[in-house]
Amino acid sequence: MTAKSSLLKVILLGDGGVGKSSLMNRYVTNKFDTHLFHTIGVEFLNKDLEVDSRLVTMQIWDTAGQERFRSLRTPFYRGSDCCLLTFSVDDNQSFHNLANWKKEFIYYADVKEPEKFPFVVLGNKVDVTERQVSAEDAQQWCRDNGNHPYYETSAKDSTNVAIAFEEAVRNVLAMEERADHLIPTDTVNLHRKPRSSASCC
Ligand SMILES: Nc1nc2c(ncn2[C@@H]2O[C@H](COP(=O)(O)OP(=O)(O)OP(=O)(O)O)[C@@H](O)[C@H]2O)c(=O)[nH]1
Repeated sequence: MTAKSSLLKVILLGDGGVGKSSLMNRYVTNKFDTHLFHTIGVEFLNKDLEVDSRLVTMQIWDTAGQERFRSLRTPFYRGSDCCLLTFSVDDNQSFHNLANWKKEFIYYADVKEPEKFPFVVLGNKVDVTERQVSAEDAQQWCRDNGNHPYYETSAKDSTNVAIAFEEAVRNVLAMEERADHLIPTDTVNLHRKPRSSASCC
């Protein structure tokens, strides 16, 4: 009998331009585009993977970082199993805005126990030479704000991209109480049924 896979919803949040779409595209399609348009609303892509002998369909939701699209993205936060808070290491403001992104997510996703929710922080664009945020400052922020795992990534040269997404899945699976709520992909309703690639809004 074939093992059933579980559907996990992983959402990328962060300021416009930090590289959320690029990280998703690098991980799912292994491509990088220097001329991406700003995301409007949300888009998602599915990725099947095996983590610690467990089959998982990761549904990665990429959201619009620009403030003007706030009302288009927030309805999609609910039901997320993991949130990837993303900033760019060459943009100090995007780092300072992490707290706002976390707050926005907790509110609109209606997270009942924020201290237990698996957030992962990504410092993207580590291939650049002019950094504004040090790894030490980012790690300190993660320690001070709930001991979130921190990864330095580059969608451009692939640094840590697969590791970060897979660790996000591991964090979710490690929470036994959350694992009880995983939905087998062959029983999900149409709204959450995985497709090979899809977008909305
Ligand atoms: N050097 C470098 N550039 C990157 C990297 N990731 C993304 N970029 C570039 O940064 C710009 C913005 O990337 P996007 O992926 O569109 O950023 P986003 O966070 O999805 O932006 P919004 O859709 O507005 O929220 C693009 O020109 C990308 O090519 C990276 O790791 N390194």
